[in-house]
Amino acid sequence: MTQTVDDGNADGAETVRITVLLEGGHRETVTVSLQDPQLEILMRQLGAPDPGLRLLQLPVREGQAMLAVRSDRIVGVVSEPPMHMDLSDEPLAAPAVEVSKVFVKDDFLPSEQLKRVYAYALKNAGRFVETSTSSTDRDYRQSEVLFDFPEIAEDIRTRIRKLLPEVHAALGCAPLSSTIEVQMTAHNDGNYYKVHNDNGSEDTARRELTFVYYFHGKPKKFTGGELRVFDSVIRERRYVAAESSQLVTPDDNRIVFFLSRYLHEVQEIRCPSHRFEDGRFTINGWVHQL
Ligand SMILES: O=C(O)CCC(=O)C(=O)O
Ligand SMILES: [Fe+2]
Repeated sequence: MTQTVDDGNADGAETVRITVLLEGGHRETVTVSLQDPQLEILMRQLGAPDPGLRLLQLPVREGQAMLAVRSDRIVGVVSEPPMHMDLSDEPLAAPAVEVSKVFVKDDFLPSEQLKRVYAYALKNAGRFVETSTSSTDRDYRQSEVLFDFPEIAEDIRTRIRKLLPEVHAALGCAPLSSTIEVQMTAHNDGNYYKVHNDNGSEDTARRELTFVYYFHGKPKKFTGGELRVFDSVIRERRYVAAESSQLVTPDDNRIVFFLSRYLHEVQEIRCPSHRFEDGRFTINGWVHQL
């Protein structure tokens, strides 16, 4: 990247006055050094609709005030003296890929409690109901869910709360509220859950963190059912799935956590016996924002 100033700066002061035109018709004038990396971010934002979002902090009003603005809220700049920045040395349009962080912990439950949870699922097989999603597409998700299992749910919540400081540190997210939704699911032959996020509707917007605890009978009688978590790119101010992703195998007694906004899917399960007890089971849910 190179920039040239057509005029001025004869005194050797490598600065330029920039009037930043903001969304909503606002404007602020800043004097910035030509070496200031924020100048390049500002100019790149104008050329490429989708770079990674940045917070710009620019001193304005002779240094008496600070303009803090998200880089995508800038619609134009006027420079004095006229400045031309050559940004052609790098492709403009490739959006930054945010690599998803997934926290995985094995041996989540003591073995006695794991046995109890599996036995509970089998005993309550008749209370599981078909899942639905907020999507109108009937083919979006196939599995069965149990919403009410107080004998197990409170113990799971307590264990999750204990683990949260470690999860926060690993995922780099802020402290979360103590509200934890839980459900139990069963996936059998041919079941799946297509690409979705967990907090995209008004009802689910408070979900910050998704967790999934996996268990199954032994020996394992199904294949597939991996969880795929996609990396993200921002397009038109929304997170969408990048081409890259990571796969998590639904190992017995494993729990995973990830941000609910990540796009993810459950790959199709093969369970030749079709028997409920041979399926892929989870206790999954969401930790809410404060
Ligand atoms: O079962 C899984 O691995 C993930 C389930 C899921 O994505 C959900 O219930 O929202
Ligand atoms: Fe999900």
